[in-house]
Amino acid sequence: MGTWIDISQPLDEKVAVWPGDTPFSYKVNWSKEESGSVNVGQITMSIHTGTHIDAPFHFDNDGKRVIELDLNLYIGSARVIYLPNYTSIGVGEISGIDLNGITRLLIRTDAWKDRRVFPQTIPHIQPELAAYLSERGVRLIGLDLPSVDPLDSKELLAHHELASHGIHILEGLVLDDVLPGDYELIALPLPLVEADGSPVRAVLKK
Ligand SMILES: N[C@@H](CC(=O)c1ccccc1NC=O)C(=O)O
Ligand SMILES: [Zn+2]
Ligand SMILES: [Zn+2]
Repeated sequence: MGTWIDISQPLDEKVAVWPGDTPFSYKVNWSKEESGSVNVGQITMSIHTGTHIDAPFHFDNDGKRVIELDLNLYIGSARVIYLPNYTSIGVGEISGIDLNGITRLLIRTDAWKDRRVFPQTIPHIQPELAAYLSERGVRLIGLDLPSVDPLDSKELLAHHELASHGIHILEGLVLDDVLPGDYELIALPLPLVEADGSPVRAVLKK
């Protein structure tokens, strides 16, 4: 039966933000004292903060917006694999792993040690991995990292290759305590009509 475990980053002012991007803030904009009945909050954040999905519009002006994404990608069986200590992840790093029947692949790297600080470097996904994964039926890739590309990349080759092979992207997961194996995943985006991505509450159950 199992219980759901949270694999999402908490969102408060301590969450790491992409350098130069909008800081996270929550405030009570209309207090109970002022309104006479309720606290009414407001959040301000970049969509690419914490645990989130990318819509293709993030890196392609003609790409799909969040509302157009198939919800079924973000709910269902997922395999967690553990690939620590690599500088990049490509076919060579993954070839020993049986991906038969795997639709959602979550990669635990443990490379982002202090999640309150934006990392200097991360292991990136080699663009060639997209074709390999799509041939095996993978439709969603998730990582415990803020991007699938090198942090200084402007071309975002992995983002583009994954999208062109029909593989959707989930970033900023918290997999520190998750053992490799098969799970149920829920990581639903908000129904943001125009957005280039969405924060998600990502959860796993054995
Ligand atoms: N691709 C990254 C985000 C990203 O590249 C980014 C996010 C906020 C501000 C600037 C960014 N990239 C700038 O080169 C992501 O998907 O989260
Ligand atoms: Zn993103
Ligand atoms: Zn991304």
